[in-house]
Amino acid sequence: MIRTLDDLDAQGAAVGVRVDINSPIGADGTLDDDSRLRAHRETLAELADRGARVVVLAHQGRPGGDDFTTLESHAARLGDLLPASVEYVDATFSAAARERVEGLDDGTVLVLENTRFYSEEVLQFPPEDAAETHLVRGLAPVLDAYVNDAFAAAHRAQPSIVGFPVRLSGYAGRVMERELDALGNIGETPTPRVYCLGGAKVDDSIEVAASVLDSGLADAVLTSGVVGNSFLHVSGVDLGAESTRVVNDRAGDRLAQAERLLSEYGDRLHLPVDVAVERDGERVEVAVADLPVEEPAMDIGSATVDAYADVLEDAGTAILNGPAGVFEDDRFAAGTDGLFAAATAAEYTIVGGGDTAAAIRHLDLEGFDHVSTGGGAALAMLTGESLPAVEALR
Ligand SMILES: Nc1ncnc2c1ncn2[C@@H]1O[C@H](COP(=O)(O)OP(=O)(O)O)[C@@H](O)[C@H]1O
Ligand SMILES: O=C(OP(=O)(O)O)[C@H](O)COP(=O)(O)O
Repeated sequence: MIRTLDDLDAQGAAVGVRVDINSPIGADGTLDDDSRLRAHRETLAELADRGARVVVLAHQGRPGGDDFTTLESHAARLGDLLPASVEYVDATFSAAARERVEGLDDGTVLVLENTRFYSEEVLQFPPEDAAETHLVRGLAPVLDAYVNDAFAAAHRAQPSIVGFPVRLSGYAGRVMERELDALGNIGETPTPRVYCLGGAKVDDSIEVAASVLDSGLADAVLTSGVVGNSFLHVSGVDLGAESTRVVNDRAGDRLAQAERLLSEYGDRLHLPVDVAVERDGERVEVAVADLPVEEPAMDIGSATVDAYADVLEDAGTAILNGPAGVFEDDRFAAGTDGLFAAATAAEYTIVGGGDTAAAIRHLDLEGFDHVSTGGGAALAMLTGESLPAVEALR
């Protein structure tokens, strides 16, 4: 059983809240998209409104990445989004951070610095060891409770995610609560269950396909994006040199597993029947039977969308992860547009993945029952895996 904010006595309490506001960062180093900040408004506003002193913990990017920045612009945007006053401090667990926490007024918010500026945060630990790290030992003494609302990072057993509930009472925030409700009972969703696996994280998606086909969770898997190209490749189709290069780049060492899936589940595993390429600057659709071509396959074609729509029209649940094509280029958005629209014919639709959710916003698509804030974490749930953050709260 996991406690929620309904179980927390917030008035006057210093509450550490781990959120996931890891966002695309523009060339000027500020936020390019604030959808994850908006997702956490409910939890942060509710705690401030109930008189808590809200201390926000979050990460941005990874060491060495060009999106590895301070949380200053995140704090400024939260200040715009929240009715409560929002301060920022460029410290996380030092004396300076503790002083600022102890000086907070009830009903106000303090955003601490990027947790990943500190080396132990990018390692993974069992909760008891995470509780002994400098971050948790330094900050826990000035907190009265801990809330984890960071569903999108729940698959990371990092100190700010799994360490605090060892020392403090732990609660699920409203985002975490909603995500666990929607994704935690995938085995009880309506059947037939159709997984639409696209995008470019081919190694992860082949793992997901294996898990949901071997476990019987999936009645059908519709492949698109680089994932679809990878299955075409292992089925013996010569995609052309460029597409084959991308497949080998992205599939890692999972192509043999893709081959096994194709031979064991050929009836449930659907592959594109046509693709779209760029020729003289235009979108040109090419039947798989007419491959190879030298141009890279950038989208699924309209015949594939139609074939997949036929499967989706009888679906009980449709689970989407990964765009069908390079939707960022208007010439190659038609596959994602058509496939995602067709998926809304299902009784219940779940979307997972940062870029997948971005594609839905970009294409102005509606009608999905649950759009997850997570990618890897959502996939872990959709394949029935447990999440370290959830186990730590339990
Ligand atoms: N055929 C394709 N060739 C190259 N890239 C593709 C293709 N189809 C989709 N993509 C890319 O996949 C990316 C998103 O994939 P992924 O990161 O797996 O999604 P998510 O973040 O939702 O898990 C998009 O940026 C899109 O441009
Ligand atoms: O964006 C995230 O993951 P996602 O791309 O799987 O949605 C989370 O913030 C976790 O970030 P990480 O993958 O750097 O640990």
